[in-house]
Amino acid sequence: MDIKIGKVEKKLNQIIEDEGAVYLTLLDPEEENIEEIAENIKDYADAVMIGGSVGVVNLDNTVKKVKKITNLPIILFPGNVDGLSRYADAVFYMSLMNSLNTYWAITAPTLGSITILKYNLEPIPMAYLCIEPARKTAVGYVGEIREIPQNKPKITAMYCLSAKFFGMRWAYLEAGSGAEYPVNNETISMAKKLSDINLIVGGGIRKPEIAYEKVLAGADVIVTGNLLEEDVKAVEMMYDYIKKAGREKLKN
Ligand SMILES: CC(C)=CCC/C(C)=C/CC/C(C)=C/CC/C(C)=C/COP(=O)(O)OP(=O)(O)O
Ligand SMILES: O=P(O)(O)OC[C@@H](O)CO
Ligand SMILES: [Mg+2]
Repeated sequence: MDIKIGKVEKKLNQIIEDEGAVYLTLLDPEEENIEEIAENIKDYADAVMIGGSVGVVNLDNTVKKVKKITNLPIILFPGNVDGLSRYADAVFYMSLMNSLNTYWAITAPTLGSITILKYNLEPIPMAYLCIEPARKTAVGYVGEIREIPQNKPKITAMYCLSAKFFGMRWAYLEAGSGAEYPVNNETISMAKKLSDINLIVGGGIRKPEIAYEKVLAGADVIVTGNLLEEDVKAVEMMYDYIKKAGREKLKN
C-alpha cells in the first residue's frame, strides 16, 4: 500500500502556501448547540476538528450534522479508539509522544489503525505534544502526560524534530483545551526553526491578538475550541487576525 498525502492534508498545505495560516475550529460532540456553532463557523473555519477527551457519544450523528451544515472537511481528533467515524474525511493520526503510558503513545493509534483503514479515513500523521499547563486539563489527566515546561522551549523543539525524523508531517503544540494560558511564542518559534514541521498550536487561545502573535511566531495552524462554545460570533475576528498574520508572514 502506498502512503500518499491525501486530499484534506493537501488542502491544508495549499492554504498554508497561499494564505500563510490555517484556522481550525474544534467541536466537542458533547456540545449541545453543535448546529448553532456549525452554522456560525461555516464561512470562517478552513476545516472542522471533532473530538473530545471524555464522554464522546453520538459521534456519527455529530459528524453528519456538521457536514450537512458546513460542507467543510471534517478531521477527527480522537481522544481514544472510540473517536472514529466513517462519515468524517480525515483523522489526526496522533501519538501523544510525551505520555508516560505507552497506550497513548502507540497502542491507541495502533488499535485504531485497522478501523481507519476500513472506514477509508485519511490519516494525517501527527505528533501530539502536551505542554504546560496541559497537566491541569482533561487531556493531561486522561493522557497521563509528562508535561513539557514552557521555560524549556528546546525540549518541545526536539520533540518536533524527532517527530519529523519519524516521518510525521505535523506536530500539535497543545496547552490543553481551556488552558489558563497558551503555548508561548518562544516555544513555537524554536520548534518551527529547528524542525520546520507543520505546526498546529491550540489550547487557551481566546483573543485574536494572541492568535496573531502565534502565527507570526511560527504556527501554521491555530485551533480554537472553548472560545466558540462561549461566544460563537468570536469566530469572525479570530479568522481575520489569523489570516492577517498569515499574509504578513508570507511577505517576510
Ligand atoms: C489515532 C487514534 C485512533 C487514537 C489516538 C488517541 C490518542 C493518542 C489520544 C491522546 C490523549 C487524549 C485524551 C487526547 C484528547 C484530544 C482531544 C480530543 C482534546 C479535546 O479537548 P477536550 O480535552 O475534550 O476538552 P474539554 O475539556 O474542553 O472538553
Ligand atoms: O478549547 P481551547 O482552549 O480553544 O483548545 C483547543 C484545542 O487545542 C484543544 O485540543
Ligand atoms: Mg471536550
